[in-house]
Amino acid sequence: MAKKRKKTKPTSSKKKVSFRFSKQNKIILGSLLVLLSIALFFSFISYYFTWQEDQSMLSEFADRNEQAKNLLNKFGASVSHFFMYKGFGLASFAFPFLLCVTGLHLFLGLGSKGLLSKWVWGLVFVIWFSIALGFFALEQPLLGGLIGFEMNDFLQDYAGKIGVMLLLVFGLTVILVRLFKFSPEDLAAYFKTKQKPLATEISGGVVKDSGDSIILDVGEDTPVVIDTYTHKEDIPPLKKEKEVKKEAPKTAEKEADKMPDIEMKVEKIKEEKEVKDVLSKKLVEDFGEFDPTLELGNYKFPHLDLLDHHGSTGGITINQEELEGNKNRIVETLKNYKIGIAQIKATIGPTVTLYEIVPEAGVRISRIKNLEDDIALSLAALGIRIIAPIPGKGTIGIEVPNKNSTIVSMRSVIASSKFQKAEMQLPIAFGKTISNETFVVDLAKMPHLLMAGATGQGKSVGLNAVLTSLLYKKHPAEVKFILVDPKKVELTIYNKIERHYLAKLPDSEEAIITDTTKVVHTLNSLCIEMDNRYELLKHAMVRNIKEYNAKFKTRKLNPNDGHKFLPYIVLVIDEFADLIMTAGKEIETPIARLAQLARAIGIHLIIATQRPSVNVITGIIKANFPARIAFRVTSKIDSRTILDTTGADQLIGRGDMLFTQGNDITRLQCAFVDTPEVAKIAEYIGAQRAYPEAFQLPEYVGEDSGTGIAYEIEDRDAMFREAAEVVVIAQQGSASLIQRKLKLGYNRAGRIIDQLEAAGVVGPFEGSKARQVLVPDIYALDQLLKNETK
Ligand SMILES: Nc1ncnc2c1ncn2[C@@H]1O[C@H](COP(=O)(O)OP(=O)(O)OP(=O)(O)O)[C@@H](O)[C@H]1O
Repeated sequence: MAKKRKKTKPTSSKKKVSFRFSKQNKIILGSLLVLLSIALFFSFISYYFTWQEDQSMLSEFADRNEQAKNLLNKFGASVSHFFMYKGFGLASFAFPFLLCVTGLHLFLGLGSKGLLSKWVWGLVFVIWFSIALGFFALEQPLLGGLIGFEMNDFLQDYAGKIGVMLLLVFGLTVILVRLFKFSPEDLAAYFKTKQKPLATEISGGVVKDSGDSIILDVGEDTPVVIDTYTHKEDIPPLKKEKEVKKEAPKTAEKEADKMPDIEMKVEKIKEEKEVKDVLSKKLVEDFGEFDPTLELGNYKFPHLDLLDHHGSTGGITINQEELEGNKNRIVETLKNYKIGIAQIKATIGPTVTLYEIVPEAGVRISRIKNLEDDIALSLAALGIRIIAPIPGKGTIGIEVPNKNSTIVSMRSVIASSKFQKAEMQLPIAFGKTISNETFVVDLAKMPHLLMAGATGQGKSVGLNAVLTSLLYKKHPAEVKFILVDPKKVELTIYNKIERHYLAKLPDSEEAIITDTTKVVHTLNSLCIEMDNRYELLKHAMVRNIKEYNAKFKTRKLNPNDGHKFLPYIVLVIDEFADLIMTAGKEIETPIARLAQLARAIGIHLIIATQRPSVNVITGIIKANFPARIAFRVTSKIDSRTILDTTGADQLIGRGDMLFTQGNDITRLQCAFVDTPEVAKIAEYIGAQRAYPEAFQLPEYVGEDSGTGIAYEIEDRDAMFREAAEVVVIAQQGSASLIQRKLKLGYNRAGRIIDQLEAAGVVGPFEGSKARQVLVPDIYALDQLLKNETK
């Protein structure tokens, strides 16, 4: 095999060798051919004038004393003699033409496509033309050339004159059809167009009378003269120039008079888009932008006095002695390990003071980091955290807890201008940073939050801080909460704001969810709400809730198409570990789905847990909760589970927390809001006029409660028949229609819709759209129900 291959190799390489022009060669050859064609052209032309004089010279080609009269001298005379006299006569002009075309192809790199056919058809034309000229001008040898003459002679001997003529006609047809792509239709069209302009030119021309002849002025330069004597009888009497001009409009009027007097209405074409825009603009002009808060127009936001100062009115009191003492101890400890300090700076926060160190040149940062425990020992303090280096600062930070920490009151953060002026969708004032700045973040950007910490470290207070922030900033129309509280005691205070701020399942009594199965239903219902919202966003052609609501406010979305103002939904789950223990996957799956997809449609999750173990905060949950808060935890492992790094184990508790939104970690003192304060706020809101009911989440029929499809006929609602008729007449399968028309409750209407689906009257649930009605009219409904009972 190997041998065989070796043998075949050389032949294959030989095959590959082909004669190809390089680009430069093509240009050279191309220009040569073009110049040659020019030379031929001029010698041919010249030949017609000089051929007789140059005749004698042809035999003396080598004699340099003999000169030819041809423009290209002996070359021109000889070549022309060859082509014109001995060859094809006048038809030889095709050769310089073909050469020129070929040269240009090569020169301009146009490729050789079509060249061959040009040459073939060119030669056919040359032969035909020389025969034709030979036939008609037998006496003129230079017209047909020797070949033309001889061919004629030959053909006429066999076919006679008529035969040759017919042959020539056939040849002409072939050339016209193939070479000039001529067709009989072209010919007919050509004659038609020739006739028309002539007629219109004459009819539209201006007529002048100049004595003996009439001049039709058909154009600027070409007046046509018609002899008045010879054609007088045929031509109708023509009017003089001025008269014709004056009369022209009159005749037009007369013609218009003859037409029947019918008015024509021109329908205006309306562009849908413009109408929409115009409509929305008009609506905005007439009614102003849609105001979602209008229904509770008199709603008053809770005032600041509902919140306590918690003794923090005077700000942070600095204990100078403590500061100096800490500084000296840090410097000394580092000195003991031969680490020099170039500079030290202190920033005093509410619970911790940050000492920023700039070490002397050449000190390894890792050495300071390793001394964490030694510094803690020398300072005799809990919760020392070393940040080496502080990101973006180039210094090393040592956080030392203050002996007397200051409580950060919720009142102070709510009152801060940073929070008041925050232009965020869901602003949350968590507390204060180490440099005593109010820390405000947007929950909508997080977009979900995981809170973890050991018991008694401030989680519940943290959750209350989040909810209080939103209550102080958002109108009931703009945000709704779903509160899940398995402990049953932490969030019950919010019951009072049920009809203002809470969302719940249609059939549930309590707005605060404490039961695990209810949690599963609520989460699945929230998934349906998410899908519905995505459907609405798709129809509105927007990408997120912000754009959707903005579009809805400017009245560009029609409420009759199912569009409505969408409030943000914040789902708060306390004691998440407890839920995972009892319901596991049933909880985790919808949570993961919501966490992955709900950000764009304004559903945000806040999950709090005591036990930050990996079976509670699973990989899938962690991946979708980039924003995390860690209160104090007992072990480094727990800290790693929450934050992916240590640090939370060194916090001092009581609202001391670490916040991360992806990369850097910020130490914060959580704002403190006590239960009585929250109760006061809830009472204040609850005492105001509210919506008729809590925000309704979509109904979710769990697998355990059956799908509703298997309804027995005898189990049907008493109003089933009426409802079916309502739905069929309106051709709209919606529970709210039945609710309105038959004055039923939502739940009963929902059940009837399910029964109608089971009976085949309406189609399956289709998200935000009304169900399809499968029965066209009452007669068909009668038939359907009759057949059922048979
Ligand atoms: N930000 C804070 N500032 C001052 N003290 C705080 C702060 N947060 C919490 N505390 C104190 O810690 C106590 C326990 O807080 P909290 O009830 O929030 O803990 P928890 O983490 O929710 O505990 P559990 O998991 O047992 O419910 C509070 O009663 C309060 O005294």
